[in-house]
Amino acid sequence: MDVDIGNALATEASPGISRAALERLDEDVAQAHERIQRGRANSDHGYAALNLPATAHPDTIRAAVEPFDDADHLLVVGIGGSALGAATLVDALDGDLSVHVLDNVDPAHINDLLQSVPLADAAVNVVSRSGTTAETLANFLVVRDAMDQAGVDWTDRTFVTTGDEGPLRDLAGTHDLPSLRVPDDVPGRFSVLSTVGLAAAVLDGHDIDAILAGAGEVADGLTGSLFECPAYAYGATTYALDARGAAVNAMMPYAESLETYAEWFAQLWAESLGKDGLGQTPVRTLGATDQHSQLQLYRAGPRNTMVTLVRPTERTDREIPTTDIEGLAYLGDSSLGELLDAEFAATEASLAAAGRPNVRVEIDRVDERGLGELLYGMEAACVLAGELYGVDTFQQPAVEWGKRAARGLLGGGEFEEADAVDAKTTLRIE
Ligand SMILES: O=P(O)(O)OC[C@H]1O[C@H](O)[C@H](O)[C@@H](O)[C@@H]1O
Repeated sequence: MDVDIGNALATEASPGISRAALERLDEDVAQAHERIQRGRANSDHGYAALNLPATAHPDTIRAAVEPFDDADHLLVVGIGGSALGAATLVDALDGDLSVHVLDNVDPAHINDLLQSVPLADAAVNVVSRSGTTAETLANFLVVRDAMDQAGVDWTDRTFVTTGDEGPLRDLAGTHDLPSLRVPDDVPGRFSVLSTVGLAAAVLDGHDIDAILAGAGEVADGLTGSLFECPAYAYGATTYALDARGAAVNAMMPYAESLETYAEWFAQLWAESLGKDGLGQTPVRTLGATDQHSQLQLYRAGPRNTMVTLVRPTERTDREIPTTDIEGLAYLGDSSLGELLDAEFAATEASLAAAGRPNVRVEIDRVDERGLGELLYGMEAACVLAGELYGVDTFQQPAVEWGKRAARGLLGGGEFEEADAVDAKTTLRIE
């Protein structure tokens, strides 16, 4: 993964960071790196995620999913960090299966899905670190019931990825389901390179060793200087831009297959850094499509946004047929890939021309190795940014509040947070 921060410099953009400020920030990066390395050495909560390239057990994952290699469909039942990693990998890579990620409890969507998937040909991976997340368990109960009704033995088609304890672990024990362990001290949003994200990738036919090798290369390249380490360059630059007013980070991959990656990044960035009144708002966007819907704002709206432009330097291509239609002949001399790359360069230049900060992130290809680099690189960037902000990167107390309130509303226990729902101020206009 390479990162180019030239268009984030104060000479090019406002907000921007001066070279002198970058040099000063690099001293903080060095100290943050030491804390990160210490956390990794002790496998401390959260920091342990940065060790996954070496500590994930690909053979264990392969063995656990082997009984399901006859499946044509995979239902991943999870939410947040227990869904987005798997979704990112299977959406980015050309796979063998139809993978459906059930990460919402919209009944209309679930009804449609369960009617369209031949459940006898499906494997089900229920994923929850805590084993208690209401949406995940509710969806699982619905899927299990649908399988019963379709005459499919759900216990033959289901495997579980969860922690050592909790309702899901108990369920796996009771029904003797194959199970994978969520590694200790790896928060959901940092779990893509573990059992949580990789099981779906194996079933979908992907080389998880290559994913881990790509991640490992970035891990080996973490040094105490942002000038030597692309992941830290990204984390430090985004932090510095935010401190100077870029409160929004528009993540804009120029590859359709990376659309879900932007969603994964949004959770990583928002849940990790959004605390104590700090953090940078991630926006999911897609090149070239959103040039024609959002770019106007990023180039001419408030100076509160940086754009992260991501692209593979090599991609599958397709020629544009030649045409004699007047005014369109120039298209026939090129390809869709050339057009997309031209759009990328044009957007980057147009933002720079308007003095709007942007950062370029490149991987060689959207393949297993490239994804490993990108995902690990962004995790390392996020951990570094968390150190620079001084927030507790690996907790999400604000999310837990809502979970308790919802549970209380459904009668799942006494939670004072549920009372706040009744206390809502109303000013209804009808
Ligand atoms: O894996 P689970 O315990 O089911 O948690 C799933 C998700 O739930 C929460 O809402 C957290 O904010 C997320 O960080 C987590 O990834």
